[in-house]
Amino acid sequence: MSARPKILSIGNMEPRVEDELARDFEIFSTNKQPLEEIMPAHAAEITGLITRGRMRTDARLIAELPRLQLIANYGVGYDSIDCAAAASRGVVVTNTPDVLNDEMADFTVGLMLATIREIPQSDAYLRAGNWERSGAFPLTASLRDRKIGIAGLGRIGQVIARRLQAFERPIAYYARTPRDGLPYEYHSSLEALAEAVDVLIVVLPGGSATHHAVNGQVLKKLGPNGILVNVARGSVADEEALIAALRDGTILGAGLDVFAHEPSVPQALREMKNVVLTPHVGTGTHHTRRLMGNLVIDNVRAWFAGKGPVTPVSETPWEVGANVA
Ligand SMILES: O=C(O)C(=O)CO
Repeated sequence: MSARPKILSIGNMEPRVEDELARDFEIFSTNKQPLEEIMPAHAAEITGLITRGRMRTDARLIAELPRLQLIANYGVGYDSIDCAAAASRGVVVTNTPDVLNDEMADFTVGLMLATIREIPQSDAYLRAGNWERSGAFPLTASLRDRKIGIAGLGRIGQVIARRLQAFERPIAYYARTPRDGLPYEYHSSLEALAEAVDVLIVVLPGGSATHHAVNGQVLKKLGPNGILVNVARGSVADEEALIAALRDGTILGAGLDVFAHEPSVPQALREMKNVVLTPHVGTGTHHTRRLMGNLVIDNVRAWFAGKGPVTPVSETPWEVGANVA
């Protein structure tokens, strides 16, 4: 019997994915053993890596795996993987696009409404007995007088925009280039979009190109009635500038699912009343996490069956019919 390919699993992979792959592959998982123990014994033979992104797949780790062929990411965002280092070695990177678009869009709309209408705050008010003690919950902001902006009109952004059309509010967007055939107002910079809207939804990809794209200046343009909703990556917003803007009324409020140093969330944010905070749960349902896990499995199986990757990222493109390394 030929030896099963060896796969390294890092970053708290969903156990079901490892269990399914263990039928055909030998899995070495940081869920079960520290990386420092796995590497000396197995690094030379590992040909596949699966990751959930909590642990960085940097140039050093890639260099320490001389036979690595494939990095399969559990998630659409792959900013934790050094794709340039992978590409220079001929290592293919895959992610899990599309299967999570609807879930992300549902969640984003929910977070936006929860933030504007202070739904978690009013829940806490009731539970604390304040309704009986102090009377009605204070009036909140409304979506009715707002224009909504989306920063990043990729696959997820477009599904969010379609959901938002049902709310009958004007919609604008920022992307590097205008998208053909879409009925939304285009802005060529994030600042210009922020100035034009009252709700700014951020779905830009993470990574160096978008690091701190939502800076103090953008928040100033969003203005004192503005609501920021970030479901992208914590790195996309300058967290210190955001805290200052929320504190001094530069913007009205924020709904945040992502943070700069997850799972750590600044105490200053936790203490604010004008924010809704969720622990990076945009895709966190049984339904969608199953689909994401299945796509990781499909990518690994397809690759090692010699069929190439199912969903390679653009930095490591794959030509159909090319030979597997
Ligand atoms: O898919 C991603 O990039 C995520 O952040 C999952 O929640």
